[in-house]
Amino acid sequence: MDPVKVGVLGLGTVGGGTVNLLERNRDEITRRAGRPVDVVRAAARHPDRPRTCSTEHIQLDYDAHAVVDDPEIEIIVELIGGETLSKSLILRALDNGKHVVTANKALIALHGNEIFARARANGVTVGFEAAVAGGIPIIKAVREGLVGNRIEWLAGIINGTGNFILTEMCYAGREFGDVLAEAQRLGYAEADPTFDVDGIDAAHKLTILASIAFGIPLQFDKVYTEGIGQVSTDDVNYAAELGFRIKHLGICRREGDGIALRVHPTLLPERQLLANVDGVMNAVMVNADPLGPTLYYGAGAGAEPTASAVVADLVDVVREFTLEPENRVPYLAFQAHSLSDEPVLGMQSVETAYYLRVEAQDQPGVLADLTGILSNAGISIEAVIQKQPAPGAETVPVILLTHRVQEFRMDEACSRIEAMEAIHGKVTRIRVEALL
Ligand SMILES: NC(=O)c1ccc[n+]([C@@H]2O[C@H](COP(=O)([O-])OP(=O)(O)OC[C@H]3O[C@@H](n4cnc5c(N)ncnc54)[C@H](O)[C@@H]3O)[C@@H](O)[C@H]2O)c1
Ligand SMILES: N[C@@H](CCO)C(=O)O
Ligand code: NA
Repeated sequence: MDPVKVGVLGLGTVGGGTVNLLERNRDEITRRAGRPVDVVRAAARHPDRPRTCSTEHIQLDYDAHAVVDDPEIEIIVELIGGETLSKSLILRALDNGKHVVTANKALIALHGNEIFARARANGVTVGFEAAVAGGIPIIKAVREGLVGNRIEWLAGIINGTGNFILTEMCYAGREFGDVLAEAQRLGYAEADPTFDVDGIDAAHKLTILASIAFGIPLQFDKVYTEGIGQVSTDDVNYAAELGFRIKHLGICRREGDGIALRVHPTLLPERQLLANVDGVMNAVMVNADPLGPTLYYGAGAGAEPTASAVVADLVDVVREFTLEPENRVPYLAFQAHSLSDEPVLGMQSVETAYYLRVEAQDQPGVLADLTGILSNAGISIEAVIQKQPAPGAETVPVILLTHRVQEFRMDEACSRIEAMEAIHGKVTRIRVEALL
């Protein structure tokens, strides 16, 4: 059995993890793939640097193009990240007739439509399981396991770094900078960690998930995105008093005559499974007809969990060598010619319940005015907490939990509340989802 020859671009966290995993589980992988899968050549920006993996049997190159142009290599694994160089290397590999596996969600979310078209034109394939929710085989599950279902909605914690930071800061009382540094040390964070903190990485992943769930083209620019920066320990504590936990969710759901894509902090009832996904763990819940809800849970980042997904794709590619391209599983789960033009909706049409916090002067009538504004806007209130003023404080926090309301109504009500003289500053708003 001739080994399948693989070229890896980038020997960082995921690249090193992938080389190690292919070596450690070589026998099992060979039995599953039908042939050994060997990394024979790799591109590294600093070929002489100490690494997390052995490179004894690997030819190292400074120039990634040399690997992509090597006629012996059948599969290219792109683990450099970023958008520009990685895109041109992948397109070149596809034009050279090589299959590609990548963990690069930014690239797939932004340029996937073009990359898949190029792969199709060249009769080769692109695997990207590692791009979404790290080691969880969520793409496989949705694209193949749920193929008989109509998907209603999908919601998940899909950024390991963000969830690690939220968990450690809010529930263990650690400092933001300290926790972020640890996430970077553990290999969880993006090269630019604002992608994790600001929700951009989650939006990349949600873009991909929405396409495979609903059969729409990749549309990153339509995702409403809020990061975790505004979530304070106070809000976490108030939410807890109300029986909720705050999680950073990516949600895509059929709403009326379209699909809404959104990433934002969310209050979840504390007993729900998603509310209890902590640390670097990810979880995606999919509600489908006729199956109902299913939950996929596992490590969302890190060298070895991500390598697990990269290797899964490698084996899939090797298995597909024997198939005609038109018999393969479509990239976005639906046949390329039957993607739908169902609109992606603006946030204004989304309906959720709300957690609101305002800083109010401690004087009679303020609470009545506040609830009056909400009731005039047709927003009913589920619970109210009014705190005692801290010694010397000008204001007291008032926390309200509302029933479900359309976003535009809440926008109007919040403007009125913020205009009240007795209210200081902005209204803190966090959406509440019961999901099930
Ligand atoms: N770290 C994770 O947990 C994780 C999980 C899923 C997906 N990803 C994705 O995987 C990709 C890689 O992430 P990572 O965490 O391994 O990053 P990393 O920074 O650890 O590794 C990238 C490597 O590429 C090398 N590199 C840069 N330019 C190069 C060039 N021109 N030629 C050869 N090598 C070059 C860098 O020196 C570095 O070693 C990214 O797209 C990331 O979004 C990462
Ligand atoms: N930075 C990403 C890596 C996994 O995609 C995360 O923390 O989820
Ligand atoms: Na995955």
